[in-house]
Amino acid sequence: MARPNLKSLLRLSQFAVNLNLNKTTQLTNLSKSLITQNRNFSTSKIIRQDTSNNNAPATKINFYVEEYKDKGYMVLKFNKAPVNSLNLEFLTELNIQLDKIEQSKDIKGVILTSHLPNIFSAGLDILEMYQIKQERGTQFWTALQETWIKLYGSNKIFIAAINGHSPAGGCLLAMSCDYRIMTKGPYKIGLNETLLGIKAPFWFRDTMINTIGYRETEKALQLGKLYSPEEALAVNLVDEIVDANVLIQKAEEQMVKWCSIPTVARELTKSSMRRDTVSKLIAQRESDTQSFIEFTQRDSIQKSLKGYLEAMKKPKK
Ligand SMILES: CC/C=C\CCC/C=C/C(=O)SCCNC(=O)CCNC(=O)[C@H](O)C(C)(C)COP(=O)(O)OP(=O)(O)OC[C@H]1O[C@@H](n2cnc3c(N)ncnc32)[C@H](O)[C@@H]1OP(=O)(O)O
Repeated sequence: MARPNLKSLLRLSQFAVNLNLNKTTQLTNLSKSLITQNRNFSTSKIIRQDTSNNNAPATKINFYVEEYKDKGYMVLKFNKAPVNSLNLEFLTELNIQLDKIEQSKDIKGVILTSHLPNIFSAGLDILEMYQIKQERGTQFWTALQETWIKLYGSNKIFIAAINGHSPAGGCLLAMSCDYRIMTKGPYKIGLNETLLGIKAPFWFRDTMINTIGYRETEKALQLGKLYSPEEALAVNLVDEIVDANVLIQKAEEQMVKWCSIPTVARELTKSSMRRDTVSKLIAQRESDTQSFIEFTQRDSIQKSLKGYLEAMKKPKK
């Protein structure tokens, strides 16, 4: 089973250089903005639930939250090294963040981005699907459904500032936002499930249809297409591509614009556009979970996932 092209495409000679540059730029920007704009900065901690590795650190910070209450929005940064893969614990914490956002009267919108350089999110944690167990698998899938329902179905404004790769579940998170800005560079975004031997669930498909249209989705899903930022812009998978050093600034400019629209009219419009798509999953949550468990338990799928994981572990050239 191939894990084609993506890795070789990504291992460009500039990669290590970019990584260090991005890291420095991000840290500099962050400290600069904290100092000059006196913003409210907080972290969100999660107690590590995986106790299988005794050498693992006791706590890790999965999200950074910057709140700009005076301006009515916040920045939520994923920080689950190495690739912000979506496992049960991460999704559970994300869902708590999304609940808090929904309940907040001060926050009209959220910029979703990653604190890690070169990666927005690698999508679902493949280890949640490989050697899947019924109980954990059910909790995992239920948590993922909740994330999507909360995000895609939210009336708040969500802007994705995509600062790196965003395959599969990462692309789903980005598509669930209202506006997407992606950093130029050797990055990929798309629903590549077929390359793992998996069919994208109907609500992944519907979200993509709503974003880029039926015909482009038909090709993208069958081919498991991963788009470069320029290709993504051409099919409206992202709305803007920018240099890394202005990503957050551009996202903030958009946020100000979106926040300036009369709230009730914008919310009613958004909900009228998305209600049917969300309702479809809500009506089928249980059967969707059953199909996920049944599908991932198949020998052929387990074999595919094993091959994919092994390919990811191969030494880097
Ligand atoms: C009925 C329906 C049934 C099922 C539906 C399921 C729908 C599935 C949706 C998904 O989201 S599946 C996940 C798809 N994701 C991918 O294909 C991405 C795979 N990863 C990559 O391509 C690359 O890692 C990268 C994101 C481009 C980043 O590359 P980079 O070179 O920066 O990192 P590296 O490859 O060395 O990875 C570092 C580290 O992280 C591990 N890793 C990467 N991705 C995942 C993942 N999705 N899940 C778990 N682990 C992941 C990788 O193995 C490395 O681990 P190591 O350091 O221990 O070697």
